[in-house]
Amino acid sequence: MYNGRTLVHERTLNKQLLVVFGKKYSQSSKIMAVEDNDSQVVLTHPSNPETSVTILKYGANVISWKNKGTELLWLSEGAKLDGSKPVRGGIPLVFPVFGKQKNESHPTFPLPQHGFARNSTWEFLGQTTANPPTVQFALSPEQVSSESLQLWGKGKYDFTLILTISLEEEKLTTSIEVENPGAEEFEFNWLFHTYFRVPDITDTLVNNLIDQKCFDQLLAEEYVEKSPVVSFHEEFDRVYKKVDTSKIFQIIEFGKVLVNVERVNLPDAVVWNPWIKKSDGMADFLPKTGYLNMVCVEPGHVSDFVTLKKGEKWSGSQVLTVGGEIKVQTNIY
Ligand SMILES: O=P(O)(O)OC[C@H]1O[C@@H](O)[C@H](O)[C@@H](O)[C@@H]1O
Repeated sequence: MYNGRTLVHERTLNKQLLVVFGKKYSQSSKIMAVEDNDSQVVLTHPSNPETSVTILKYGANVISWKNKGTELLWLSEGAKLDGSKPVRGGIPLVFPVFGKQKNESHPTFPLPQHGFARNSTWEFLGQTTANPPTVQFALSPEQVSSESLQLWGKGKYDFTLILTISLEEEKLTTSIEVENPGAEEFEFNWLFHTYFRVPDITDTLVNNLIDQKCFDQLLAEEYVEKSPVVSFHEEFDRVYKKVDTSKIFQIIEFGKVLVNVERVNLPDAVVWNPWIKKSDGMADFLPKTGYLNMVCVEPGHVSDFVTLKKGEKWSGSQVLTVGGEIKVQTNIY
């Protein structure tokens, strides 16, 4: 049987070590690489004060990633940052279910759309390295409301999620590790629901999805993507399934690569733009023309569940880099 007390003790110890380590660094470095205020953590790159990432403790949601002063993520002007609802923009975290589960017999069925990680306040564990500035956050049953826990297997599952965020000069890496310290095996989805900022969606392309199987959430149909590059002229909501992780998705505008999206152990990618009608129905989606300036490219494990038995761990990463050459990758069979 899982001993709750031992587990809490280990988690607390882990936190203390990291925080002590973090303080040592913040005292000695000239630029404060990591600032922790009550609700947010800000990482600034030691070589450029205009390269930074801001993480809201609520949802451990990245709400800004700036590269040399240029914002790369889209955050709605109507996003709630006070913990009253999941953040509309940045990088919301989806766990333990993607979307709304349709299978009534699955333990995730009672959960709300996209689960509870994005609307729980994560524990800030502290800084692990000064350069590149790297921090960790944790989510375990202690941070999740009892109402939400009850909706997933009536609270019988135990889990420890460690999110690691690392900021390099041209790169943002977000990594998740999920551990099952309890006795009950569980199944989960994971997704980095990343909202990218784009100058104009009608000029935006996403490449390297050709020949990939996708589930079109709007048509409720599965087919093979045949566009060499995906473009956007209406609502778009597709889950690209089991895409070899050697594939890099590039968000391109007028022949210029804005961002490269690479994945470690995250086989699926959701590509989403709500367009006019859907964004109009979302009260926290502002301005209403905001759909023109965003696209979600979301690395995850959502086309099937990850199963974690007692004592097992699973991890996955999203690696975002700025600029570079266009890379055309054909299918690898
Ligand atoms: O409004 P939410 O719950 O944040 O979801 C936003 C979108 O998230 C995407 O990942 C889904 O594919 C869409 O179907 C969904 O509309």
